[in-house]
Amino acid sequence: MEWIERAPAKINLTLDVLYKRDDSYHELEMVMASVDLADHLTFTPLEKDEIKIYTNKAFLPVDTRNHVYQAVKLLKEKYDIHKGIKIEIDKKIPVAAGLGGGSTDAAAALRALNKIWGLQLTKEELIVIGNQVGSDVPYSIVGGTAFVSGRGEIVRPIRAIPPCWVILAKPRLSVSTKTIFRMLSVDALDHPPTSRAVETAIEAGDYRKMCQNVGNALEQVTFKKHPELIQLKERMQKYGLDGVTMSGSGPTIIGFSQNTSRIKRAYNSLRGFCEEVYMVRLLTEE
Ligand SMILES: C[C@@](CO)(OP(=O)(O)O)[C@H](O)COP(=O)(O)OP(=O)(O)OC[C@H]1O[C@@H](n2ccc(N)nc2=O)[C@H](O)[C@@H]1O
Ligand SMILES: Nc1ncnc2c1ncn2[C@@H]1O[C@H](COP(=O)(O)OP(=O)(O)O)[C@@H](O)[C@H]1O
Repeated sequence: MEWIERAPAKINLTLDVLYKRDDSYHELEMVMASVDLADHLTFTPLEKDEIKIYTNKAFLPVDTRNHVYQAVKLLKEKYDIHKGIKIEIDKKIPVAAGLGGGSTDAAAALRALNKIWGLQLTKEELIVIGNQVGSDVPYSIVGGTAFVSGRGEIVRPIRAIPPCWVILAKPRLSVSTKTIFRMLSVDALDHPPTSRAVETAIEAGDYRKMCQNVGNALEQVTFKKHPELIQLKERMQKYGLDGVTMSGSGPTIIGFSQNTSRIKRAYNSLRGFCEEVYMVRLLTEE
């Protein structure tokens, strides 16, 4: 028996850093959404009690460093499961891009194995395990449009975003989330928090207000390290995209539009300038 689970990428419409915590993580507020760019995970039960991971990206680890491996191991330990599983990860989401690829794969594994092994765990129970793998995994277990806070473990679904296209532009550089947070000085931030304003706009179905308020505190750090991102963002604004901001710790820059011909023009122009460009829809539209 084979089981296939989709693992969608996430985007950050906002990322506000409130303060640095005593455990050295940062207290965040974010509005996040899932898009229809997804990895596919194929699960096959094994006779032997082992976790075997394969992926189409040769540079990705398939051992204990893989987020999927970590999630499955924690699940097996916590619920005393002595079954083997082969997981083939077909990666479509760019790696280390600010699109939460590893986290969504881990969440997909938890969702799928909950069904395959008949565990009947609740979302809340899966979130407890996901949170041990990474701060983005709890959101990925829930998915859709959500207001996310704490370290990333408090996930509150909100109304779906008004229908629109999203462009994801990922230049040829990878960003380490750990490095960006390490370089961040919360006192030097000049980014006013906008997550509440974006939530209010989405709840009101106000696409324009939503776009006016997208933003990301980490741009200040990632743009300093990679100044070419400033030009990419400006270019996307010049193409008439409505709200342009960085996703996660970067480097992917995202932009919105409700105008199909404008988004197609922006997509075609950006392809000559940027390594990877995707034109996607949100997974939960009104
Ligand atoms: C920044 C965000 C926004 O969605 O996304 P990405 O850029 O990874 O997509 C996430 O918070 C990333 O989540 P995730 O990638 O799971 O992070 P983790 O593995 O838990 O942490 C990586 C490192 O980031 C820092 N970190 C992460 C989350 C947080 N609230 N405060 C932090 O300071 C910590 O230094 C930690 O060592
Ligand atoms: N299944 C996975 N998919 C992608 N990256 C993974 C996975 N497992 C572990 N990683 C590691 O996680 C790091 C961050 O990758 P990713 O989750 O794509 O970043 P981001 O959340 O910034 O988009 C990479 O260095 C990668 O080696």
